[in-house]
Amino acid sequence: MQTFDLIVVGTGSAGQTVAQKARQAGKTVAIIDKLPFGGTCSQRGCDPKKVLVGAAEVVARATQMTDKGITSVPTIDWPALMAFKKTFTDPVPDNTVRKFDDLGLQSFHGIATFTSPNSLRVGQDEVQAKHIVIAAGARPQPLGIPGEDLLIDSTGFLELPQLPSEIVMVGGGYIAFEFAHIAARAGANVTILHKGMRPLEGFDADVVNLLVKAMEAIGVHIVLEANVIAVEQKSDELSVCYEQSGKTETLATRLVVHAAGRVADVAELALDKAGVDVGEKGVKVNGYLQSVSNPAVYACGDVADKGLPLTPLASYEGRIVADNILNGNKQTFMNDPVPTTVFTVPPLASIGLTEEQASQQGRQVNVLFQETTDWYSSRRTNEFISGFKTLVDKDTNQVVGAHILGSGSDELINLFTLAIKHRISAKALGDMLLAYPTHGSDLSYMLSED
Ligand SMILES: Cc1cc2nc3c(=O)[nH]c(=O)nc-3n(C[C@H](O)[C@H](O)[C@H](O)COP(=O)(O)OP(=O)(O)OC[C@H]3O[C@@H](n4cnc5c(N)ncnc54)[C@H](O)[C@@H]3O)c2cc1C
Ligand SMILES: NC(=O)c1ccc[n+]([C@@H]2O[C@H](COP(=O)([O-])OP(=O)(O)OC[C@H]3O[C@@H](n4cnc5c(N)ncnc54)[C@H](O)[C@@H]3O)[C@@H](O)[C@H]2O)c1
Repeated sequence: MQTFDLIVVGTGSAGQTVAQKARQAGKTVAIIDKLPFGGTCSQRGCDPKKVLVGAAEVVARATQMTDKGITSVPTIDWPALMAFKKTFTDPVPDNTVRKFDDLGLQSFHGIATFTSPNSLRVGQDEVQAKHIVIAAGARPQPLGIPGEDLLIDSTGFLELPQLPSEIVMVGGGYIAFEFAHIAARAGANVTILHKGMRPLEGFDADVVNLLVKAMEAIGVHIVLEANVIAVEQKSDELSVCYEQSGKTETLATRLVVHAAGRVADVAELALDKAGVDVGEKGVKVNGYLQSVSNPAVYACGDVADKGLPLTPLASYEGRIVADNILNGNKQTFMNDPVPTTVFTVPPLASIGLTEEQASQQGRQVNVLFQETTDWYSSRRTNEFISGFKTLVDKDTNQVVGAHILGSGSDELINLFTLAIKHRISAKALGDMLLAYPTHGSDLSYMLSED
């Protein structure tokens, strides 16, 4: 049995943050991962996805500008794009190991399984520590349907050697929209089968409707209230079975992608051996991100039942856990609004309350919802669908929600984040002198004058 001050399970944004901070404070630290070191965001999530989005943007821009000075639309060479993507992802594991070695972290490669409240087994190794941090991330939620093994998940999509001509996305959230957009721009016929009444449920409904129009305009077929119940192999095609309005429908396709949500990756951890409680949304933690049932254990990132499963939160939660382990429980998780973007063209960016949430909370807000297709910033690139909705508190004049569909919204949302975080009033925000013509210079027109 090897003994450390701290053991971290997971080498993603959350786990690396904790391990690095603890090691820099002089603690002996072991870090474990069952997959190549580096976690989801850099190898199987945000970063490789955004490389593919970059190519889709080139096609989108050129398509929009056809007959407006652009004479030919480039096409995506999928294998070459994948080769470019690999230049980002392939070096990650070695670079991560080198970083761990330089820091003096002891790394273990294999599946970590608890053997007691403060010990784990990894392959042949037994390790124990005063504190254990679970930063094990998330995995696609099991669908429990016949033919489940015929679906590929997001990792499989990001590694496709060739792009099939027809693709079905099961689910209508972030992954479905981002991947459908990339695939459509690369020439595939894509259908999104979503079981809910509206897609991207966490986002503002009116602005999502605009994005749906933009997706349909590029040929993405979006089917709502379609609950996928089975997938079957039929010679060289796949048949997707779904229920809609009490009827069973089928759809023939070449590839089916799991985009139906992710759950905490706790299956192999044997949390019962450690007395760590886990619920539907992950490891149950208190405000210090400490297990509610085993004080030796903390959890952060996608695996923890706190906050949204997004990269900036994984790192933020990692910093809280490191601080609490090193200095005693003082830092608590602050449920502040977090900006998020669906990386389509145009992108959908959002922070804070939707109109629905504001109304549920009984907030008195000025709501401004507008399509901006005729604004200069959309017209100059011939962007045919764009718009926004902002919510400003009537009493405090603070922005409480911003939802933007349009080029540059993924950056513009950060200005709104700054204003919300530092309580800059809508009036002061609108009065700021920002470089022109930029997407930022549209900001003052996005705030109600009431
Ligand atoms: C396709 C995709 C696109 C995304 N795009 C974005 C985006 O654009 N922006 C954004 O903010 N977020 C995005 N996300 C979400 C983001 O990737 C995650 O929120 C973030 O990576 C979570 O980091 P983490 O450290 O909690 O977990 P991870 O990075 O998943 O790390 C957990 C690690 O734990 C390991 N592990 C699990 N169980 C064990 C075990 N028993 N033993 C040993 N090791 C184990 C796993 O192998 C994994 O490497 C995306 C996610 C996906 C899937
Ligand atoms: N840009 C980003 O920040 C980004 C991008 C990708 C993923 N992510 C993260 O990854 C997580 C997972 O993404 P996701 O898109 O898989 O999940 P999601 O939760 O965003 O959406 C999944 C949707 O699939 C639907 N669904 C579930 N089962 C279904 C079925 N059998 N048939 C039809 N529809 C079904 C659900 O109703 C749900 O709305 C996200 O919550 C997000 O945190 C973030």
